Amino acid sequence: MIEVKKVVKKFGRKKVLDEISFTANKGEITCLIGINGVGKSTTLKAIMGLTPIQGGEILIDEQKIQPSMYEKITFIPDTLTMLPQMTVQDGMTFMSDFYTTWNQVRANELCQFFRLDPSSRLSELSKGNAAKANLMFGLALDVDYILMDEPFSGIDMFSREQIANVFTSHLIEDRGVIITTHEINDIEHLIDKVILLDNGKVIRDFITEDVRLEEGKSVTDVMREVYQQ
Ligand SMILES: Nc1ncnc2c1ncn2[C@@H]1O[C@H](COP(=O)(O)OP(=O)(O)OP(=O)(O)O)[C@@H](O)[C@H]1O
Repeated sequence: MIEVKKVVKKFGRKKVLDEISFTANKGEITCLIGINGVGKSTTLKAIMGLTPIQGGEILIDEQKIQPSMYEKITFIPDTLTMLPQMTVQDGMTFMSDFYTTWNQVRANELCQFFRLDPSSRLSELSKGNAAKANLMFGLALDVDYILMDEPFSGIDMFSREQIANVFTSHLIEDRGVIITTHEINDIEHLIDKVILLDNGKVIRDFITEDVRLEEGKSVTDVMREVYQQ
């Protein structure tokens, strides 16, 4: 389980995260939702230990983040970080040289799933295919937790659908996933847990199935209620 406990993050004097707390379980998809600039990416970076926090603590399976944890958790940023002149295949070779958790069989399956040609140059990929390649590089690692920053951002409807389909496939298995997004239309049916952020605080968190069964509401209904007050 990932436990974010009363985390405070400041940039200079600006408090971006103000005692936020939530948990994310293995085998579940947890979605951090909030408008631009609300602190979603910062939360993921804090979980990964990529940005220092000024208060609270973050535990992954009851342990603080440390270098050995990178065999357990991975962060997929919202853009490709590989050199643009590399091909998809070069990227996979790089990943396999660099990460002991790289799973080439899964990488090949993901390439097929996303219809990615390994000989394509990264700089020549369409936005949708670049997003898929980016996800492939992250999802092919054998880790328990995957953090994804805006995997659906700025790509066309068909690519969004294809990416959404990966979440219900065996390629995700029973791993714990945290996704950030500011719009959930395509993925509402996939999400197990929602964390709504505003002004650096968690303003509501809920299990999607519970609000559906107990209140007859969708995630969008709850978002409307919360953000349009
Ligand atoms: N390195 C930094 N230095 C100073 N301020 C920063 C830095 N990184 C982020 N911020 C500020 O922190 C706030 C939260 O940023 P963050 O990127 O976490 O938001 P977000 O919710 O992920 O937004 P988006 O949906 O646009 O990606 C913003 O006001 C941003 O300007």
